[in-house]
Amino acid sequence: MSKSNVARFWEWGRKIICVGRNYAEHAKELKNELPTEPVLFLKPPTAYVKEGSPILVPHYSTNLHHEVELGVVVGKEGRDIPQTSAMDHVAGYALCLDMTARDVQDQCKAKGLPWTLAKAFDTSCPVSDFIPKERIPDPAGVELWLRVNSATRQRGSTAQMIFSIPFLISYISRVMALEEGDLILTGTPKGVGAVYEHDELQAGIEGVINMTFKVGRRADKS
Ligand SMILES: CC(=O)CC(=O)C(=O)O
Ligand SMILES: [Mg+2]
Repeated sequence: MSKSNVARFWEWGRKIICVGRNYAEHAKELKNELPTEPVLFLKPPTAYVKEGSPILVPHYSTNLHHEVELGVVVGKEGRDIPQTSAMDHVAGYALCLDMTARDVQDQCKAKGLPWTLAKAFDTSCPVSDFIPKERIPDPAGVELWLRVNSATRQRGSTAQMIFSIPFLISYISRVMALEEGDLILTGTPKGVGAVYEHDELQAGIEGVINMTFKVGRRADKS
């Protein structure tokens, strides 16, 4: 993939690999145990949505949560990547939301089922424009924030991550090959909560980028 294609990673159709429970305060607020290894799940490329289009609440959920996260855009393919060279595989970053149907996720957890319906629906991955690597020289030291209808809900530093970005890249690449254009969502800080139709979400990486999304609702066409 050329650099310009990486810069439009959301159109490329590669994997979206998500890390859960990577911030202790968020694990606590959902009464989850602290992980001893990264918790991984996937979203399909159809989850992408860009500013100008709405986030759609799935017709089967009444409790859609926002999770603001730092996304890492992969620039070079690799398997079994050592932590020491992991950052060589990073092309850049993106501000991301891991939209989560929390009611459905709770049901899946109770039944021991995968989280696909809760995490992988269309528009479950709003993303900003591509941020070249040079614009975030220290990805372990950026501040993420999210507001709903102008009220601050989430604010946290990536310094609070349990597993670092080099560790996550190395860990994931021992499970599945990382490819150019893949996106890794690195987990959310505390403060997740519900959004409803007509709400406006604003999110940002302090001093780097921000983005705005409206919330709509997907009709049940069955
Ligand atoms: C419990 C979750 O939904 C985990 C997750 O996605 C996170 O960011 O943490
Ligand atoms: Mg998440």
